[in-house]
Amino acid sequence: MAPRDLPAPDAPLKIGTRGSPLALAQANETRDRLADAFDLPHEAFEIVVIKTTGDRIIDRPLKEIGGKGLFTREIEAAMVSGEIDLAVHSMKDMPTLQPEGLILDTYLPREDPRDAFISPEFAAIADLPEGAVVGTSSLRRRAQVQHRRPDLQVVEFRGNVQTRLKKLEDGVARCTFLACAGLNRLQMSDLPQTPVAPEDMLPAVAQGAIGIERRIDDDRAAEMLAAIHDAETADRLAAERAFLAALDGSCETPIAGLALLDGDGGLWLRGEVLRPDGSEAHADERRGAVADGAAMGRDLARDLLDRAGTDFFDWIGVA
Ligand SMILES: NCc1[nH]cc(CCC(=O)O)c1CC(=O)O
Repeated sequence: MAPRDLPAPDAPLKIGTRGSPLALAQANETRDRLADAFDLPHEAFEIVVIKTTGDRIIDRPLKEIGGKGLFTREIEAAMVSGEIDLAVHSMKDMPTLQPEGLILDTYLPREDPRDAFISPEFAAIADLPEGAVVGTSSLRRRAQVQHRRPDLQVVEFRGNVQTRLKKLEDGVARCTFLACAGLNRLQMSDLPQTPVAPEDMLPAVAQGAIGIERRIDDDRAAEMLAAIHDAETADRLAAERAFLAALDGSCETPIAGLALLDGDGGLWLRGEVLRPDGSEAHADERRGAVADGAAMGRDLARDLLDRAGTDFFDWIGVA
């Protein structure tokens, strides 16, 4: 693609991000794509690291600290105040509504949305011996594992990728799960990993997708982001995030969802809701036109809500 014309900025465009290795890799990918699209030098961008509540509190389960805004609140505040111009996010960590004045509608091409089973000893959940310990900090993965294998013991496993791998080495658990997308973006292909089929573990809504947020009245940012936007990722996320929004997904409710395109104008969407202890799960699918993705997501959510019953979503997970 030929570089676009855009007036040179008087100041570097500031890209806000969390400081984890994965967040930095995502911010760098965004900068590289923008620099390529507009034939700008790297100095035209500045990557600004912002510490969030979720980064600061590392010794408590996420579900005790708060909901989905945990990794984004401080970053969004910095954008509202003009400290940064763009914010790069893992879409699966993003609430379905953005603060007033901000808009999140640019996506980079999506990475592999699947979860990876990580274990130096085993290749799949099914191979784990009775009663084995599984480490995860994800409510969804915990519920999905316990639904499939109620005999397994799940322990809390927080920290970045490197910390979790150290815990595996130390024998704290026999296996863990990480998003394939994160492993690929960090080029950690040498890890003992097996991608898990979505039939066996449906990924989190928007897993593997990077979104870029901006101020709604920042025309320059909008023009730049339009050049790196991936429409197919947007179509898939429209269906998945409409499903999530209609469920009013909170941190307390394990929800999974994945949309795929058939390349011929069609979209397939699967969604799942679970009790945190895995004792109950409801899942179903829809197939339809890409343009109807959001409506399909809402319809699927309504159906699963009906089947799950009214008390299902008030359940507060224990242990
Ligand atoms: N909740 C943390 C988080 N947010 C995004 C990713 C991975 C990358 C992605 O899904 O885009 C991860 C880590 C993980 O689940 O292994």
